[in-house]
Amino acid sequence: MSRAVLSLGSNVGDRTAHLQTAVNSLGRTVRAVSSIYRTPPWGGVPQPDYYNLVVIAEDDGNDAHAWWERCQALEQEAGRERTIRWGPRTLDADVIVVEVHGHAVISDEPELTLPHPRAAQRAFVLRPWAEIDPTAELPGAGAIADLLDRLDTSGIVRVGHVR
Ligand SMILES: Nc1ncnc2c1ncn2[C@@H]1O[C@H](COP(=O)(O)OP(=O)(O)OP(=O)(O)O)[C@@H](O)[C@H]1O
Ligand SMILES: Nc1nc2c(c(=O)[nH]1)N=C(CO)CN2
Repeated sequence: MSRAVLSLGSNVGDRTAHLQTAVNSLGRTVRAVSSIYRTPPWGGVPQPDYYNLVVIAEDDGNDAHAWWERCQALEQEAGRERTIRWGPRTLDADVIVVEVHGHAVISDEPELTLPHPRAAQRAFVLRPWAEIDPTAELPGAGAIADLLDRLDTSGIVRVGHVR
């Protein structure tokens, strides 16, 4: 049994539709979906605001890599083209944390680093995650509520929900 926290973001095209399609594709694995938040672009590249949400998903397998493959498939389904790092995209799907049988997977592989190495600095991840799991911990970094207290969340606005 594995449980994953996934971050989905879009800032090209119909942002809500891209998020909706991705959540639909995750199908029966989905256990919780946050609201959609409009978030200022993180990373210094000038670009439109993103729509972001966080999904908690579970399946019977024990393979953290399978969550990464699912995220890659979601990005491909959205027609994502790789251009600039931290630049605009139809869909950004990141694996934030994976737990197998209740234990966090730690990985420093470049292809799948876990927990996601930049999650603690990203209010666009922590804000939606805190909505659906307020007492969550980011392994190695602490309680997400405490991490969020240290970040600027002033530009983050809840704009809706997927169906
Ligand atoms: N936890 C993870 N979730 C998703 N991708 C990861 C993770 N760890 C490593 N990667 C790798 O990061 C590579 C770059 O991913 P991507 O192009 O989505 O980067 P990015 O979204 O611009 O930046 P960031 O990695 O900071 O979110 C991917 O090829 C992927 O294999
Ligand atoms: N607010 C926000 N900023 C980002 C996002 C994202 O999903 N939301 N994804 C990025 C891709 O690396 C870069 N910057």
